[in-house]
Amino acid sequence: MLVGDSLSSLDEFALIQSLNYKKQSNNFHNKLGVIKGIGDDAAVVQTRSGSQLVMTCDTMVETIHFNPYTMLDEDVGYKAMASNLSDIAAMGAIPKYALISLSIPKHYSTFRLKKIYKGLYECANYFEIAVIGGDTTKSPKHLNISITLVGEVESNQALFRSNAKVNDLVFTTGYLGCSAAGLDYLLKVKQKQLMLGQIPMNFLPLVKQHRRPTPQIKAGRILLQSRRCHALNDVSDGLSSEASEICEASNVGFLFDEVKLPIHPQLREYGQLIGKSPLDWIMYGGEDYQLLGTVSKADVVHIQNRFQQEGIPFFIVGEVVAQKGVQMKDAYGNIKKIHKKGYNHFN
Ligand SMILES: Nc1ncnc2c1ncn2[C@@H]1O[C@H](COP(=O)(O)OP(=O)(O)O)[C@@H](O)[C@H]1O
Ligand SMILES: Cc1ncc(C[n+]2csc(CCOP(=O)(O)OP(=O)(O)O)c2C)c(N)n1
Ligand SMILES: [Mg+2]
Ligand SMILES: [Mg+2]
Ligand SMILES: [Mg+2]
Repeated sequence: MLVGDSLSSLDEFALIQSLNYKKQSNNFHNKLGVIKGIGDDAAVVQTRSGSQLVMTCDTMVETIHFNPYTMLDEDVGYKAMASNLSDIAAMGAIPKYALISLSIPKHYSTFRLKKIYKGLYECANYFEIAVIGGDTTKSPKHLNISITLVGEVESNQALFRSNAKVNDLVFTTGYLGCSAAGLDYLLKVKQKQLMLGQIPMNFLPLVKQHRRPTPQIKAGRILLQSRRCHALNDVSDGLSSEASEICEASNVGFLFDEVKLPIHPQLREYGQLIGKSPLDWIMYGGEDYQLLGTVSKADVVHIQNRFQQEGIPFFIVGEVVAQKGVQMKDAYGNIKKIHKKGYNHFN
């Protein structure tokens, strides 16, 4: 990076890399028991007990992650917690403790902040997370909420992005694209603090997926306990981006099968209504917080059965191939390259 480079010329992931690359030695990290550092959904470190700690943080910034047209105050707190939980789920770990950092602009009332915290605790209590601290400051203009989550995982069992193997099957734990379509709807309606009761029934699943995504903690645990999942990631930036991350970390490629990608009926209907392909939202939308992973063909039936027993969806959507990058096979068998495009903070 050159002095004076503007942020808009940089990719978010290249920026993280350039700020941190070669700043600390491997020996130093090894001494401190770092099992996984920068580059996965969460970091994993060794403790003296038999288990390992898993740590992650994610931030929500007003205007970037939410605004008065897209979210109710309660939803902001809920989603801040849920999006962090999702990164713990993507490691197959058990979330435990949370620290909340809040930066508040002058115009926010305590009434609104209490609503944000109501949603936050709703999510924390459901998933049995202890809120144990945080930090509070004022902010010049917009609300900023950042959560650090700490969890626990059985030693050396955490699921990384880096272990996908050629010939594995690629799966997701639910529908994708709904959150982005819900966001599109809310931004078009453009009504401040729109209540669920004011939203037509057929758009409700899309809006709910945007405002209150369910972190896939249970799915992550099933996958870890099966000991048969090779690679795992959560879908915050869109399927294309998250698939590329697994491919890059594992040095493999993905071949998605378009006819196998599940399309939520309401996503299809909304796409038809506004003349947009559901595939765009699925590949490039983001914020679905489903899990995307790989498992060997021999083990897939076992895992499918476990998901069925727990009533959690499990969709096989493609396979891992030797050719690098992400590709899509359409209904006619034509294969095209999918570019790593999705939500990126700086371009
Ligand atoms: N400012 C930063 N300094 C150091 N590491 C960072 C920074 N921002 C992100 N990371 C790390 O980079 C990796 C990718 O981050 P991110 O894309 O936000 O992951 P995710 O989409 O799973 O939340 C993670 O391992 C994260 O901990
Ligand atoms: C008002 C508004 N505009 C756009 C978006 C879309 N959006 C914002 S951030 C984001 C990606 C996920 O957030 P990020 O901070 O990248 O989380 P991470 O990948 O670190 O989990 C998306 C799709 C939104 N949620 N709200
Ligand atoms: Mg993630
Ligand atoms: Mg993140
Ligand atoms: Mg992101």
